[in-house]
Amino acid sequence: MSTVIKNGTVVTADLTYRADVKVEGGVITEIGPDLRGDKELDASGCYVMPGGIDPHTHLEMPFMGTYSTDDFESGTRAALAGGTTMVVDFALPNPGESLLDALKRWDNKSTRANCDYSFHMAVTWWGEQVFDDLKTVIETRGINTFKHFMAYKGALMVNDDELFSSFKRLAELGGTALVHAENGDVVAELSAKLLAEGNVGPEAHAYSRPPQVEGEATNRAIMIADMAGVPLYVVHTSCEEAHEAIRRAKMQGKRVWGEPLIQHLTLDESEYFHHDWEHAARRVMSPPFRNKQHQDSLWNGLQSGTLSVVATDHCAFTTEQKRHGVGDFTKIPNGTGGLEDRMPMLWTHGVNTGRLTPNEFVAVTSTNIAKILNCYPKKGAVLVGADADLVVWDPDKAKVISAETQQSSIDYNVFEGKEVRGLPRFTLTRGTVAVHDGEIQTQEGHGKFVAREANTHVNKALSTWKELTAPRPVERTGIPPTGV
Ligand SMILES: NC(=O)NCCC(=O)O
Ligand SMILES: [Zn+2]
Ligand SMILES: [Zn+2]
Repeated sequence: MSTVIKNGTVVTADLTYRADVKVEGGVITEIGPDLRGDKELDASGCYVMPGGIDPHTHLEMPFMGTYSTDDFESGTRAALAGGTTMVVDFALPNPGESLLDALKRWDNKSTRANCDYSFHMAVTWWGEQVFDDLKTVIETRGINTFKHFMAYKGALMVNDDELFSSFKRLAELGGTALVHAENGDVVAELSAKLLAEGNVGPEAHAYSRPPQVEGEATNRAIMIADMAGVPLYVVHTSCEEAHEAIRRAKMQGKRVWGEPLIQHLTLDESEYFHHDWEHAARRVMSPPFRNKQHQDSLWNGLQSGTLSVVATDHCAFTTEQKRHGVGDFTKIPNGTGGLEDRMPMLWTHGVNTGRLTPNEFVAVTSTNIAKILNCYPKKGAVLVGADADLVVWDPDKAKVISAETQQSSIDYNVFEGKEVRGLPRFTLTRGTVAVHDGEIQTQEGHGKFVAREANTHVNKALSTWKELTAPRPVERTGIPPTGV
């Protein structure tokens, strides 16, 4: 059965044009004028864009003594409701656990996904097993991106020697290194001092993670990645100090990307000073929300291209879970939601304000990350042969964000009360309509794993350059005989 999206304007990362889009067997089969199909979807007044890709989610993640509440079912339902058609979640090995055993747990959880998904893995410890597993995972499991936590001391954090070992291994296998860049040693010490001084509320979470801890770690990761010869993707870039390090690296020709979150772009640190403890605790995440100057820096980065992708880091905990941290801010589970709101919030605060063009919106919500992850043009494109992961975007459709009407399973929304203009009329996942004018028609288990091969062009370019510029002994004449 074929479906035709009629009367819309196709918007991709580089083109805007009027055309109908025909879909059959889950892929785009034709793009052009006056197409006919068994079923027709009216896109009058709408943009037909690649569905969003959120490269940073934590669904049903074991963390800080609990599990994040949105799982692959509710999380991907929320994603589709907001125009996102693919998520990339982090499979986390426990200390000492093999990567392959950790992956089995994520394979089991993800069978409930409503939209397509892929995995990054985290390197949470280092040893011969991880050295060997990386090869197996990259060569046989379709995963080429590996996150390293430079924070969460005593839990997920890895040290510089582990970082360097892992980065070197990824460089030779054609992987990409990801970092959560905060100096975990400094955060631990600042946290202990704040607690000892009686600073126990959620605002102390922000005090314990100033921009310097992020700027320092981002710069350190960039330098270590450069020495290892691996491409680097910095997740949840939240401040000017980190952006500055990324900007400088890019100007020097290093292969580095930065990923701001929609939360950091649109919410600020005043949330932590709210008189209501629950309001503030619900917004505790790492890095914390920053001030307006940092927000401006992130927007400037998206406009100039020094920052590449907007994600959510969707890691949703209920108010009840947040209450674990009453009397000790270090026990508040770190994380916020955003999957349903990323695209409407970015359109409202980016496109409607003139900070981004619709094409730039597509680039930072979908196409750029599809290229970085090496799944373009299967994803992130409106091209014949590409997966029909599409959003028919109505720029005039508006709503007020509310936990009452959201898909996420938690009991609040950090964007509560914000008005958005720009919402999906239809969201299609591999050609199947999952959302029609706010009505949810998702199918649990419809989502498929997206395998991503290693050794992209970026890795090849980097290793070619590294090889050309590697240290070599100087060929000399006139060397005196030894022992003289
Ligand atoms: N970001 C956050 O606070 N929670 C999720 C885990 C992580 O990405 O650090
Ligand atoms: Zn992180
Ligand atoms: Zn995260």
